[in-house]
Amino acid sequence: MRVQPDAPLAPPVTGSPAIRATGLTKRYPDVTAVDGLDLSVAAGESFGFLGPNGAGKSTTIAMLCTLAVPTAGTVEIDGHDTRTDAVAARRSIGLIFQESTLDAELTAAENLRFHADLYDVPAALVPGRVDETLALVGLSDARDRFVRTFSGGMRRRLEIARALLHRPRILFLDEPTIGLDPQSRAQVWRHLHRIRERESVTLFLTTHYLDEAEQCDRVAILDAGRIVAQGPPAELKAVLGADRVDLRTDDDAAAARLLRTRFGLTVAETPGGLSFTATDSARILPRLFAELDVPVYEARVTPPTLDDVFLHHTGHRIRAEGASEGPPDPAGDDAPPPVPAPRPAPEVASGGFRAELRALRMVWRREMLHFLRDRAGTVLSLFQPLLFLFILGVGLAGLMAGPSSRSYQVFLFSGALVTASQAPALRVGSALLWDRRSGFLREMLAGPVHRGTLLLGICLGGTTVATCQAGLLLGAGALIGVPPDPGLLVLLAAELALTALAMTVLGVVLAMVVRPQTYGTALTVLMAPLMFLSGSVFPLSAMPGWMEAVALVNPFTYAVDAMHRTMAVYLADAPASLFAPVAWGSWHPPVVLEALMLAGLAALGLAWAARRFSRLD
Ligand SMILES: Nc1ncnc2c1ncn2[C@@H]1O[C@H](COP(=O)(O)OP(=O)(O)OP(=O)(O)O)[C@@H](O)[C@H]1O
Repeated sequence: MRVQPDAPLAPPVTGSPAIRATGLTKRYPDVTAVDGLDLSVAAGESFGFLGPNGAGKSTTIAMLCTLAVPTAGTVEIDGHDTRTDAVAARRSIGLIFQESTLDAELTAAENLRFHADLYDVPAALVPGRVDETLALVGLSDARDRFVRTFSGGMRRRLEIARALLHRPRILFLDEPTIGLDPQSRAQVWRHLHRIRERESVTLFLTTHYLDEAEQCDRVAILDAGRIVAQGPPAELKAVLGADRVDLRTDDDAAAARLLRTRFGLTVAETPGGLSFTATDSARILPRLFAELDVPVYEARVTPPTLDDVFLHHTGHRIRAEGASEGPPDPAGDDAPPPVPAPRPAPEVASGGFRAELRALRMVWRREMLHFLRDRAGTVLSLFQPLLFLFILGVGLAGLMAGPSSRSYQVFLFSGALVTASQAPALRVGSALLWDRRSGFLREMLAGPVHRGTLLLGICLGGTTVATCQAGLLLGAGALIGVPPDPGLLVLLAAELALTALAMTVLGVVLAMVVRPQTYGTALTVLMAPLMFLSGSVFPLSAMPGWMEAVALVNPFTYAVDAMHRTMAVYLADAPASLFAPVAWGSWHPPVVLEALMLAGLAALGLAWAARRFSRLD
């Protein structure tokens, strides 16, 4: 497979290390998770961050990747200060989180294409990149399967493929093999080794598996937020001194005598054979095999482990339950296909306004994909406005003095449209909470685009979905006497879109302030008065004075009023008792002003939500 070069991008600052952290600190109210950490990782190095649960590994990686704001200290990625140039820093980074951050409702290839758009990989290169990275992790056959059908190991491999898609200079892996069985762990590591062979990528990984840390060029051992030792694993262990050598021989007593007299070793005779320590076991063992006159059946050298180093520095052990020792098995059942020829050095994407626009379109498209695939949700969401229109319309019409039940149903049509857009628009807020919980939001937040762009894409996606869904109801208007005039339908659709935007933003704002479990209840409590006091069920003129005053500060009153007034123009006999326009004293605010008010409110809500969004950890 031939690899085409990308457009060149933001280069690293000359001579700077791939990662540099100085005095990095993160304090939470109850704990200092990271405490004044200094580290420097050279380009092309593999650096392991080893520590027990709660040592501060994930918090450190989150700060290095710009996903958490340090309480103190600085981080430079490829020479870019993450406080002042987070977007450029993110462009150099590929990230594999501890928890899965894939969109389970998209296919493997769709997840990769989403990522390619987010990182502005040149469009012409995307199909090749998708094929190539899927092949690299042995997932070519699963490219069109939904990720929800993937095993844990497959998800991990897909995340590795995704993290490499934009050719990052630095790959961060937060516990890349946690929760995987030994075979999947071995597979993941085999892929990581291949990647290192092929690309001059810097690896920074956190782990509490000793064997994984052993495979790094350098290791930092972390305990309670502080680095207690740092260096190549062999050097860290060397400071502890000797290896332990265990021997099984034909005649242990004779062998022990010879070892003492000829080699000057202090030998212990154990039930399993002989045991001694040696600082230079690599030199002694060949001599011992050649010169010991007693046949040796078995010789085992146990070098000091990083766990011993940890014990030496902290007084306690790191070893986690379930952590396997020894290097991960390099063999596996489903070995990936042969690796393509080596590629040029990694490149990065160009960024700028075009990249922001592309990311916005991609987020919007994801909302549309989810909508198009959720046919049951689309059909179910139409029930509520239909019930509103026909049951409420027929039931309440009899109580209305004066206007016919037909006129009342036409009056209710605006409310039905707003109700139809309500469920899909507000679903965006819960989808955002769901993305946060499922981890996918982190994939978006780590991308090299402004977070406001992402939020705008999400809101525009929700608006489009809500308008399309409520638009399905527009056709039903003719059944109850709404004139099927194309001009009217276009105007109603435009007003509907604006209302859907305001509603979507409302859902997003709510999602920023309430906990996920409260969102549904908060919506129900909020939407009931907003709908009943909007003039959609009964006109404002039928309300007592205080209620009308409340309705006048409800933004959806103006959405409904704009639609009523638009319809009234096209109706030959719109009863004034139902279709009387909203009045501020004796003045009727024009429809254009009503539309501008809705748009302004949506813009304000969006700006506020974007601010909150940009501070999300
Ligand atoms: N958002 C947060 N709010 C409060 N405390 C936090 C938060 N995130 C992490 N902590 C605390 O900071 C400390 C370090 O957590 P961190 O997740 O970085 O450790 P870790 O080394 O990655 O652990 P593990 O191996 O279990 O993932 C822990 O005491 C944790 O409870």
